Amino acid sequence: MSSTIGDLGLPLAILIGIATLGYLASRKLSSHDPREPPLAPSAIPIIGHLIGLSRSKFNYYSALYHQSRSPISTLPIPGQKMYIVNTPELVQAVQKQHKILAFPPIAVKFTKNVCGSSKEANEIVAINANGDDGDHGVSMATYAGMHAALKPGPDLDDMNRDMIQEIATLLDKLQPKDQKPRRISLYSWLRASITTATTRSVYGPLNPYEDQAVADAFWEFEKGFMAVVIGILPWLFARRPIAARKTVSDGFLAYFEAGGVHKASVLAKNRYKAMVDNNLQHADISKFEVAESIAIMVNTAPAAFWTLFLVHSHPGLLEELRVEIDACTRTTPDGKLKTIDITTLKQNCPLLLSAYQEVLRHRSMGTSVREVMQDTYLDKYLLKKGAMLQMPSRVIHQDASLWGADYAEFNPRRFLAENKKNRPSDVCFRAFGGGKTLCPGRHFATNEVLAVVAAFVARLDMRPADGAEWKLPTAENTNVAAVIMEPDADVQVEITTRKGFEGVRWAVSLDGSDKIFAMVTEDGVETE
Ligand code: HEM
Repeated sequence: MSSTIGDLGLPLAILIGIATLGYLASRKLSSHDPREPPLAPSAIPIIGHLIGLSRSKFNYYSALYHQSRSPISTLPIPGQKMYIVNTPELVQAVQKQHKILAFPPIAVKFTKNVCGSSKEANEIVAINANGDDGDHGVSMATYAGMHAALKPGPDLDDMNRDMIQEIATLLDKLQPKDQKPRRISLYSWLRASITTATTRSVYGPLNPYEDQAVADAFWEFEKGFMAVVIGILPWLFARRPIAARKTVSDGFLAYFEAGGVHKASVLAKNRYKAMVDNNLQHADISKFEVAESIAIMVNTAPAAFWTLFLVHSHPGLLEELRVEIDACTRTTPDGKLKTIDITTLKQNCPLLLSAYQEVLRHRSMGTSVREVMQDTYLDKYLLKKGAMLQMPSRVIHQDASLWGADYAEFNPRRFLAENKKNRPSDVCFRAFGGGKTLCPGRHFATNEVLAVVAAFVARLDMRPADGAEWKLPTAENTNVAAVIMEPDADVQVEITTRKGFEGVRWAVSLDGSDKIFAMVTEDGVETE
């Protein structure tokens, strides 16, 4: 889960009032040491950055960096000192010090607000959260269990195969039976489909998200996530998302009580074992699982949405991708059954892979956060204990000095092998984070997006409804827990069976997950 306090969803006046009180109480602002990173410029004292963050949201950090060009800045928010890291070199340096510049202590701090778990459970979760005292404790055990289950190999293959069968079935249901165009809301369809495919593959036959009320409640919780995280007057500002969270955790409680997890993926089993082994009860495990659903679902649906949208709206791209995808589709001798194999796609469709990676660069806004556990130096800058450190991926992804003059454009060819000399080193691609908190679900997510996009493109023609033009939706209201922007409004489209492919049946397969699409430097060495 990515966290940032950059996207303020509550009424600004209340936040400013409370934050100012926090400032007066702590006086942390007065203690800027000249050895610390330089203060970020602000025209309005004390609350200027809060206002900036509230107005410009995830673009605020890029705007600040364009002004200061400082590799790291101090952002004095009332009551909380923050350092903003702006360059890939310093991000690498942060990642090397993962015990001193640590993520788990922040996760622990937000557990109560995010999950609504009991005091006893929160105390258990806090034990050795940062691993300073060895490998024991819930935090260490769930981390190890999730990474083991999601690395390329037989456990991931099982999940992938279940997921792609669901995708194939959902596309069968979507495809119009006759030549009449069918109208759908593209993002809603993708979000519902990814919810079904992902949760069936993770939670097995007793998947709590089979209950539509639980699935709807999860997205209601996600919509109000910021108010839940901030936790100010939750009975007033977070009533709906908290009620929705309870619907989802009740679904999980029934699931765990019925033994559903014993028929689930290794990912779900490993998480459950880590929690039970550490004496957590079903009532709290259910609450923690709601937060986990954010990591496994929230980014894949928008990634698939922007990929499909940009593939169709970028001139000529759809036609080029169809040539690639068709060339690696197997057809039976009678021509009636076509099979798309995801492993074959990953080896033979360079433009599809490049376009997907470019979507992630172009549409990501996630911010990795760390807590400074003790006074330390990052390069020549002093970082003070207790401060929060943020690494906004968008600053790096939108830096012209790294990506060139077309940094703000969607360029589907940017990540082709032949363009390597025109782009910065792989560490500048931050959509999956990096270092210790590098997304362990990246292989699963990539297979899911490629499966849905390739099968959709191969089977269906799509155009904007009512003769409209493709128009990129804004994404101002993206949830703070997201890494990939979420469209503010859905896009209405009309779909028909692809011309020339009437009467064809389709299947999707996956040969094995050992052939990965390596997008991050860590994948160069980390294939086990
Ligand atoms: C396109 C889709 C996805 C994107 C862009 C994405 C991105 C990220 C990022 C940037 C982080 C690191 C956050 C940080 O450093 O603060 C992360 C963490 C994580 N992701 Fe993903 N993710 C995606 C899909 C998935 C999926 C499908 C799963 C699981 C099946 C998953 C599981 C996780 C987990 C468990 C973590 C926490 C890792 C930790 O704390 O060490 N992600 N993700």
